[in-house]
Amino acid sequence: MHALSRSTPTGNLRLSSFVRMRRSSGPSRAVWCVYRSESVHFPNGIGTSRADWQSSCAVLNASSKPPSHQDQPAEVHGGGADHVDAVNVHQAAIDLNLNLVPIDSSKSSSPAVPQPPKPLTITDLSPAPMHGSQLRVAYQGVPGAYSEAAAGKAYPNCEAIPCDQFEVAFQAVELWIADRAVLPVENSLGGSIHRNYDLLLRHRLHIVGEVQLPVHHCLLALPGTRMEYLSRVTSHPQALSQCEHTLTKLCPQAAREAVDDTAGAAEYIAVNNLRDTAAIASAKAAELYGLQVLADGIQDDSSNVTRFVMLAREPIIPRTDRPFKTSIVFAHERGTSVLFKVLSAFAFRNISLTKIESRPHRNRPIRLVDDAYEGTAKHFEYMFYVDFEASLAEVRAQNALAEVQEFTSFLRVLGSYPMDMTPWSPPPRGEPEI
Ligand SMILES: O=C(O)C(=O)Cc1ccccc1
Repeated sequence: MHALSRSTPTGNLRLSSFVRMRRSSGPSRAVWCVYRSESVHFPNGIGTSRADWQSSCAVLNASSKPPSHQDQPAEVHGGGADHVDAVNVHQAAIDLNLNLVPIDSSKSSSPAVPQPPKPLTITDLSPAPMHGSQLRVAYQGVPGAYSEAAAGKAYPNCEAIPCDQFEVAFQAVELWIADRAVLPVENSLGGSIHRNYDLLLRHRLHIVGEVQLPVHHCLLALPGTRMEYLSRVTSHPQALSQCEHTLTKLCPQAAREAVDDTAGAAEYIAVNNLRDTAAIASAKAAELYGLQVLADGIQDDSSNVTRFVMLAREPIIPRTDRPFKTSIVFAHERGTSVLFKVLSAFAFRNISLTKIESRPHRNRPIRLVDDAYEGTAKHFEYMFYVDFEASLAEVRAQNALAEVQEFTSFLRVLGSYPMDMTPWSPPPRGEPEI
């Protein structure tokens, strides 16, 4: 499939669909970079097996260029002496059919004849200069989505790039079309957004930050629509789940319909002039798409918070000058009390865990163990995601991971990044948060 940019009915340009990447040269030889920083010193005994960690280092190509300061991620500016010795450079040309790049028709040989989209070359995919100009941040949804608000909280004054699927947001960063992606991973009422956990493992981006966004849902409909006439309520599955009880009270007769994003649901009602349908979305979406607010603050609990992570092509250098969180993913071979051992590696070092999530191990979903007398045990295999409150720059975190590595068959650091410590209080009902 090819990526096609398309204008939504309201004229918004959004990244859609997938892109097919065909490397024109052989796979680049990747070796793991090594942090050359005093603060990130791995204790003895694991230096040789550092690559086993599938670590949070950037993958580098043997012929990669030394980084200029401009290549440093925005999150580490002012980061002091620490620096990454290598950068993530795609040497292979990408055969990509993205018609996102404006074609300069003045240069085309015969302007009257439409030119086929010019395939992007590596030189077209120049990274956004970090200094002084807007950071390009990909998010899933259309303008008015909570992910757009999260992107603005994470990177004020950024250029938010709407993508119609989470996967496209990942690809936008990998293809240098965007500099960052901001994606929801969990909600205080609806739980984990599993799709993004699976995508974090499938892609090689790094978590470089998090934002916690109080989410204030509104029930939106065309002006003049009455609650009792509603036959359908549509929104992102997370939004439907966060408003389940309130919806049952407000419009028990309406069927629930899950779509890709909240603001997209609002846009759909406006564009198709649907008088029997309401959307759960933000007050900003109401303004953007000309809908009325039938009900305000309809989440089942006022402290409805969604946690988003910020993704980049390179990791940031972990520091100890502010509260940090580290996210890892691991799998383990069969063994007794492996999970207990893994978790105790943190507990015995007084490291708090803030999240444990398990997801099917797609490469090995089930392991069968035959017993001549008892039959066949069928063990579901999982990948385990853990967030813990410590920086990878701390020796206790490095020692904990070194111990975890002994019990696991796969271990990857997804990122070590500043915790979102911004003060907030749930908005009083009736005052939209966004
Ligand atoms: O659909 C949106 O607006 C999103 O950004 C995803 C989402 C949905 C519900 C709560 C938080 C984020």
